[in-house]
Amino acid sequence: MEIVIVPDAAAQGELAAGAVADLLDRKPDALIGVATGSTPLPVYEALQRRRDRGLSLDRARICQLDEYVGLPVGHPESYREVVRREVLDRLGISDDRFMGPDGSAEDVVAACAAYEATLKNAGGVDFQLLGIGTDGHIGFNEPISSFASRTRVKTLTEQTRVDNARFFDSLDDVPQHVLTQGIGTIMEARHLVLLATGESKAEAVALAVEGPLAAIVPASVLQLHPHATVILDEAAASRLKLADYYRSTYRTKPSWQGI
Ligand SMILES: N[C@@H]1[C@@H](O)[C@H](O)[C@@H](COP(=O)(O)O)O[C@@H]1O
Repeated sequence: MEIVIVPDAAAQGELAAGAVADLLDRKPDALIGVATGSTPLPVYEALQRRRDRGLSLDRARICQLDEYVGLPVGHPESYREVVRREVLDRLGISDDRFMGPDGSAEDVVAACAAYEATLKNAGGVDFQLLGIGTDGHIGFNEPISSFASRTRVKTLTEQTRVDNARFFDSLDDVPQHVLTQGIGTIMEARHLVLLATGESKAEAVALAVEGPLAAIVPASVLQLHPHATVILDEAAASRLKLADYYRSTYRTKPSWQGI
């Protein structure tokens, strides 16, 4: 795992967007897994700026990490709509190059299996952006999710519902159930890039990066991934014991290596 500590969210966005741009250079039809929430927005903004300067996303494909169950089709806070707004529209990517699980399906179990098959048929995810919940979740894999899990239905913790209530009119409007790529599914992506900003994420980050591998902290599974990058601002990195080591490692890294 590589830990990169940057001054702020804008720098975080630039670094992650640069990695996506390098990937698209090598593989123009790369499948890029995007995350929702506030943290990854600077990445999409930075990609938009790169596109304005000539980055081609003409063949790039986008896939979704997770989704609420039961929101009506077209609900502005369904993750499908969030991704449409924040990623597809912004980057000029058409619907035929987008894949996501159907949280409004009558048979959500079948929708999960269908999404697993879609990702497999697409050749797997090349680059997966991740945020982290204050309880250490990735996607919507809440604490004690199996590290072997596949896309399935999960129940949100109260803490996650409270954290996400800001996107809804009230806490009661936040769905109890979600669909999420499983931890096993996420771990098959070729490069995982987890972003965290702010003091509210510092504890979850410290547990995930420097704590024991444990299902109670789902993000700790990144310790097992052969290519995982964690990009933090100073506040999110504030509880890391080895922060100075991570800083000097990154500072002295050959520039050709990228993240
Ligand atoms: N399912 C999403 C996660 O994928 C995201 O990482 C998390 C953190 O969101 P934020 O970046 O807004 O803190 O929110 C939601 O729970």
